[in-house]
Amino acid sequence: MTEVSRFRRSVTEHRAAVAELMGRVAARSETLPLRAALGRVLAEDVAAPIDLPPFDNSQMDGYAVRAADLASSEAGARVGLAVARPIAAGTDPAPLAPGTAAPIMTGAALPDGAELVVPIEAAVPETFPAFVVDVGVEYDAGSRVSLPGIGSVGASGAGQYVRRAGSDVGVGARVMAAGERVSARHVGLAAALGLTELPVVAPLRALVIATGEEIVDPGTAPEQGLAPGQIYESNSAMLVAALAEAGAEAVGLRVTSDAPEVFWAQLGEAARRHTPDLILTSGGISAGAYEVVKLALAEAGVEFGAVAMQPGGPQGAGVIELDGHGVPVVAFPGNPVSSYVSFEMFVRPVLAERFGAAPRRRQRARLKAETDSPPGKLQLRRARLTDVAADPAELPSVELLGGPGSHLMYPLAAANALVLVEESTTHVGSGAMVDTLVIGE
Ligand SMILES: Nc1nc2c(c(=O)[nH]1)N[C@H]1C(S)=C(S)[C@@H](COP(=O)(O)OP(=O)(O)OC[C@H]3O[C@@H](n4cnc5c(N)ncnc54)[C@H](O)[C@@H]3O)O[C@H]1N2
Ligand code: MOO
Repeated sequence: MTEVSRFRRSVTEHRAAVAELMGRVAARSETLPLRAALGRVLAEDVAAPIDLPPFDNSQMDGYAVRAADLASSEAGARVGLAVARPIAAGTDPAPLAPGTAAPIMTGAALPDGAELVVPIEAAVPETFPAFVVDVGVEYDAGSRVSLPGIGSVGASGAGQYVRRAGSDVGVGARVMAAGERVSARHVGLAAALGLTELPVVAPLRALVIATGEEIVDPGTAPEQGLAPGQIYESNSAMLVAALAEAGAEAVGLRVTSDAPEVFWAQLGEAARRHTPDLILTSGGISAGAYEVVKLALAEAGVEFGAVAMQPGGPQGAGVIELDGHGVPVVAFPGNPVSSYVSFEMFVRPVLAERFGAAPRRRQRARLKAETDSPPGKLQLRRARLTDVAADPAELPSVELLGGPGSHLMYPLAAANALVLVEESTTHVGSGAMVDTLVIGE
């Protein structure tokens, strides 16, 4: 049997090793309809295919006029103009004849020749003629309106209440950058530009393998329940969900035997079906007699060892050849909390860095009660951050949930943070400031 290599690494070193392995996975992009792109990360910059606004248009309901027609008056004087045919939003207006004022609605295209808009409130009369507002009333060429001259209150000059073509975004301008997360606001801008789809980072595909002959799938033989010595399989459900929360596509596989040849056969079949970019395993890597993951994968070049972290000490990582492709494998310990925190510490950071997951936030907080921590290991304790106090300068406080045991799942589910106690720290006093990783609401 091949000698199993045994590394000893810090959390930072193992995270770097996992990131390097995953560096071989090319990030792909896909083009999705706007609604489906919501929440995803842009794979490329997006350029404006048109000007926004696409044409000069009115910002007010009022009259479109030529500046020269309002400029000839003395300062403060009003000017009388003939009322032209009205311009509704969505129509292509005829040029504006000199000496006329065209009733124009907000968003309607400015006619050629018009240089400013006078809002209806500044006109006399202060309402549009009947042929503008009442359906079926004929245009009256004799209708006139009095408007304020330029320089007086109500008319400042050319450009007033005109929204110029391209004044928001010019055609060809970069409007969204690769790496931005698509929000409702991005969807709004894309739609305004006439785009129907956006290029986003494609999800990483992962295969999650649960091992151990003691585990049975929930829902299996529900009438008999668990036989003595059995437990329900929870790691693959949890890790598939953790991957999904991080935007990856994952499928679970339960390897049903502790025999390495069965492990390889079931892994090979699942890998052909799902062509994973990444394989995560749980269990079977510590010092016991039936460590199937270690037995099978060490032969294939995956390295196993210890990371200075609790829970999650035993770890493995490497690349295996599957149908001529090198596929990264990250092997987590079987204890459920160990598996979960391993995902948060080693895989989620790479998913955030390269595959569109939202990055986790670190938060300093005041520890509510004292605790001890093993020397030489980064300890991760399940905890709840309380709401920030009314005073915004005040930091949140954090309460530990349950003990450090890696089988304690209830406090993991109830937690919204992991308290990180440094390797060099063996005791943290009540009220001390600690680092936390925010993992939930
Ligand atoms: N002599 C030593 N024993 C152990 C060591 C050690 O250093 N020396 N390390 C301990 C630590 S720390 C951990 S963590 C575990 C890791 O063990 P494995 O990765 O080999 O995991 P298993 O033995 O297969 O399982 C551990 C535990 O978790 C349960 N489990 C496993 N898979 C699942 C699953 N899919 N769903 C739910 N629960 C699962 C399993 O029943 C065990 O209780 O080793 C320690 N031992
Ligand atoms: O490292 Mo194990 O993960 O403590 O239980």
